[in-house]
Amino acid sequence: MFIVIEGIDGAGKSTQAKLLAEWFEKKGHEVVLTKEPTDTAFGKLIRKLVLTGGKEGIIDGARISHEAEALLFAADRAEHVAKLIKPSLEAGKIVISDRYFYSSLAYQWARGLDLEWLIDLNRFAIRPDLVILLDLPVKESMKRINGRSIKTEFDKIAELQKRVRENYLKLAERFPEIKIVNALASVEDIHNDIVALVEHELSLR
Ligand SMILES: Nc1ncnc2c1ncn2[C@@H]1O[C@H](COP(=O)(O)OP(=O)(O)OP(=O)(O)O)[C@@H](O)[C@H]1O
Ligand SMILES: Cc1cn([C@H]2C[C@H](O)[C@@H](COP(=O)(O)O)O2)c(=O)[nH]c1=O
Repeated sequence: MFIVIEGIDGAGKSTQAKLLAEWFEKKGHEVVLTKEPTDTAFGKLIRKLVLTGGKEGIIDGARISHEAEALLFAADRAEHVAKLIKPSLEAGKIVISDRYFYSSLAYQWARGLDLEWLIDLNRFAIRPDLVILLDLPVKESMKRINGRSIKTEFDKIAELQKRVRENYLKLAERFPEIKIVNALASVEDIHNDIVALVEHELSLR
């Protein structure tokens, strides 16, 4: 079974991914808990070129283009699918990924790229059985990640996160595997909501 956790920055994805992995392990399943960008060479390149606010993200005096960003995320994902996700699923393991191609659709679309181009670019990515979208108002997520963002970029980041949240909600109408969970609740209540969705998915098998 392949489960993805998605949502804006600070929505609680890694907290819930870890709890869900522990829930499966207690039931005796072998679990692979993974994330995107990955910790491989491509993931490290993305963190250096795309996710740093400083000089490292500058090539020839300018930030790399949004198209190049999308291609880097897709290359990282191609390796992720081929080397970890596919073999783990074939071995009967439960794979839980903190972000997947829906992040590219929501974020790179929010940066102005064409959604259909992004979907085509990610067509190689096998579809998960279930995508949990942790939906949270941006004001709350900003409170949760405040310590991580530098003040001068705060409004810019909040503006982008608002577009990303709207995009995720639009994607949920298009991709039936996406289930929306209210991420304003307590950690425990959110975990219980996720378990209910997973149990429903398991009952269909
Ligand atoms: N339901 C919750 N209520 C309040 N705080 C929470 C909740 N879930 C997580 N947090 C806290 O919010 C912060 C962000 O959580 P977490 O790292 O799980 O989010 P994330 O979506 O993985 O973030 P990012 O996308 O930036 O990696 C952490 O300090 C975490 O302890
Ligand atoms: C996979 C993926 C990620 N992003 C963005 C989303 C976040 O702002 C960062 C990752 O940070 P995290 O703390 O490790 O979650 O990268 C993106 O824009 N496109 C993608 O495909």
